[in-house]
Order: sequence, then structure tokens, then C-alpha cells
Amino acid sequence: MSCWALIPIKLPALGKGRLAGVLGPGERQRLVRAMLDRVLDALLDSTLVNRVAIVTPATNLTSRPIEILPDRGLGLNGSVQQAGLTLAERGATELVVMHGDLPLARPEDIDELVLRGRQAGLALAPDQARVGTNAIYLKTGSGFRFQFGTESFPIHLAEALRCGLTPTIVERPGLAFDVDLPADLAHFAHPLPHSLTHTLTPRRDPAGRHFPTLHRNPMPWPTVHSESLPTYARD
Ligand SMILES: Nc1nc2c(ncn2[C@@H]2O[C@H](COP(=O)(O)OP(=O)(O)OP(=O)(O)O)[C@@H](O)[C@H]2O)c(=O)[nH]1
Ligand SMILES: O=C(O)[C@H](O)COP(=O)(O)O
Repeated sequence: MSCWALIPIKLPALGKGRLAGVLGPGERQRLVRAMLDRVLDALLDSTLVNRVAIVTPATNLTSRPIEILPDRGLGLNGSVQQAGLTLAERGATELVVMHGDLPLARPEDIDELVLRGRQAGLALAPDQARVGTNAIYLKTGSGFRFQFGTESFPIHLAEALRCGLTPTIVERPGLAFDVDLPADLAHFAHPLPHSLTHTLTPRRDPAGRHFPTLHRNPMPWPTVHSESLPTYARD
């Protein structure tokens, strides 16, 4: 097996537009690079990811020895799809597609995603609101079409089912926390991950089957020890 991680990054000068009200252009570029650096740290320390690639139109994102794949202007989903095919041609049998704005991601989070994904065939890591998708594990050749964008998590669930896959949903603070809005910056400054406190109740997924839904405790997240970080796999 050859597991590649793939991170899509648009031109840093165009990144994090939703933070334009609180960060200047230079600060946003530095933030993009700093968060990417943390994600790369986590991926390079993962025990299950073998290689790391970035698909981007940028030329000077990192000096680390990782593969840079060209962004041919196909948009986020087109670029990731194309890069995934390129990696499969180079021998990748598994892909971890992960956003670059997950500054709390740790190697254990990524390993958990891969382990769960290997068991189920596909693993999805939603954002905190369970609306977006922050990371996906998949096997190459599965026919899965990326649908990143607005409310991508339920769409990815439906896409998994369309491919005949029953996905595992991996919820870990390191994968769920992304920096999109000004309020997120306060958490980014916090050095430790947070816990998610939630209970499981059934609901129907887009295809009409039952999926557990996570309802978070409305209390602020306390800092916890890593062994209590929650994940679950749909049975
Ligand atoms: N290679 C590539 N990456 C992209 C593209 N569009 C978005 N991304 C990356 O995909 C991730 C999610 O993108 P967005 O939420 O659209 O953009 P963002 O920069 O995170 O934030 P906003 O500008 O506030 O929307 C980020 O890591 C982006 O850099 C694209 O066309 N090509
Ligand atoms: O599918 C998604 O959730 C979005 O592409 C993620 O991007 P964002 O977290 O930067 O909004």
C-alpha cells in the first residue's frame, strides 16, 4: 500500500478571504503558510502516510521535500480530482485529502483517519459544525468525486453511498477545527487541542439510512488529555 496525503492550496495572496476584515493581505498570507506548516508537520510525522503532495498554483509554498503538483485552474474539486489521478498513476493506492487550514492537526489524528478509512474503505472528517469536510481518506480507483464547497459534508456522505461505500466518520478536534472566520483565530492562538463533548442520536443520512448525529454540548470546549479525544465509526 502506498498512502499519499494531498493538500490543495490556492495562491496564498487569494487565501482566507473571510479574514480580510481582521487581517491584512500579508498577515493572511503568513497565516496560510503557518497553518500549512503545521499540517505538514503532522503529515510528515504520521506513521501511516508515506508521501505528501500539495496541489497548488503557488511556486514557493514550502522548502520541504514534498511533491508539488500543478493546479491547472480546474477549481478546488477539479484540481484535487486531477492530482489524485496523477498520484494514482505514480502508485498511490490510498489518498488522504486534507485542507491546509487545520492548525491543530496531529499525527495521531491522521493515523486514526487512515486506520478507520482502511477498515471502511472511506473516512470523512467533518468540520466542527458538521457542515464542511476537512479531510477524507479514500482508496484510489473508488470513483469517489470530490464535492468540496458549501455544505460538503452531507454531500460527501451521499457521494460515498453512491460509490457503494459506507463511510466512517472521524471526529477529532485536530481534524474538526479549521480557521475560516475571525472567531476561529482565538482558538488558533490556543496551544492545546480541545475536546468535543457530544452524544449520539440517530438521524437519516441523505440516502435515507440512519446515521448518528453528534450534538455538541453548548458549553465551551474544555482542554482534555489526548486519550479522551472522541471518534466514532458507523457500525
Ligand atoms: N489548489 C487549489 N486549492 C484551492 C482552490 N480553491 C481553494 N483551495 C484550497 O482549498 C481549501 C479550502 O478553500 P476555501 O475555503 O475556498 O478558501 P480559504 O482560503 O480556506 O478561505 P476563504 O478565502 O475565506 O474562502 C484551502 O486550503 C484553499 O487554499 C483551488 O482552486 N485550487
Ligand atoms: O468542503 C468544504 O468544507 C470546504 O471546501 C472547506 O473549506 P473551508 O473550511 O476553508 O471553508
